[in-house]
Amino acid sequence: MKFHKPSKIQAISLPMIMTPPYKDLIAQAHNGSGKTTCFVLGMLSRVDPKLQRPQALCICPTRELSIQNMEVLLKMGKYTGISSECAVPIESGNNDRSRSRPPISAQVVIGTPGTIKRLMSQKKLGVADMKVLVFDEADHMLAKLMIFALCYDLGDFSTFAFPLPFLVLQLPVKWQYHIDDETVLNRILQLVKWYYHINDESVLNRSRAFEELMVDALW
Ligand SMILES: Nc1ncnc2c1ncn2[C@@H]1O[C@H](COP(=O)(O)OP(=O)(O)OP(=O)(O)O)[C@@H](O)[C@H]1O
Repeated sequence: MKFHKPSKIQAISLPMIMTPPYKDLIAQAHNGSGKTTCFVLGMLSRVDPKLQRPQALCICPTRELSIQNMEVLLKMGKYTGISSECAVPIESGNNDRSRSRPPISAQVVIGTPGTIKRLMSQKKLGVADMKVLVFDEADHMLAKLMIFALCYDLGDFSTFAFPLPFLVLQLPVKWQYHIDDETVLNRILQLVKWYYHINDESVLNRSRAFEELMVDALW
């Protein structure tokens, strides 16, 4: 692929992704700076090729982004033998077909929250062997989670219910513990504030909804 040296974001984050003890990481950089390449390499490097089960999961806010990331994964993983599957809504709209499919054995799964939630509910996507979880464009997904949190405060569950709390709930216990970490929660909160240019603390503190929902969703 004619890469001669890592970009700045790659040079900083790849060693963190690939060297144990593994840590949670939030990476933010400009478009085209090499983030996708970075987390794709990270996922490929952490998969055990001998274990034919889902081990890395990348959740993207849209179908288009999932397909685009899958193309990068196929290109970078071409000679690795690592299997992958794109879990996005199918075009015919008959998504219930997934009930009759066999469980996913692909080692890397990239997809959208709703489809991943459905596959997990139907026990078609196991998370017991997951080693890496990537939220691509996490700010977009957190925005939806925040809307959910604010609606939760207003007592309106049905209109904006978003699968993210469900997904987080299903994760292996160690991840739940990580996200419950005060520092990580604060970082996420900072990211949302930065993204929405929120200077007024009361917007988020009005109900403590965001933080409470995160904690509620986890325990
Ligand atoms: N270290 C590198 N050296 C040369 N080219 C690179 C390097 N890393 C990534 N690229 C190339 O740069 C382009 C952008 O990379 P990538 O898609 O990973 O960036 P991104 O930050 O995820 O961008 P976007 O936010 O627009 O999706 C791709 O064509 C990729 O192949």
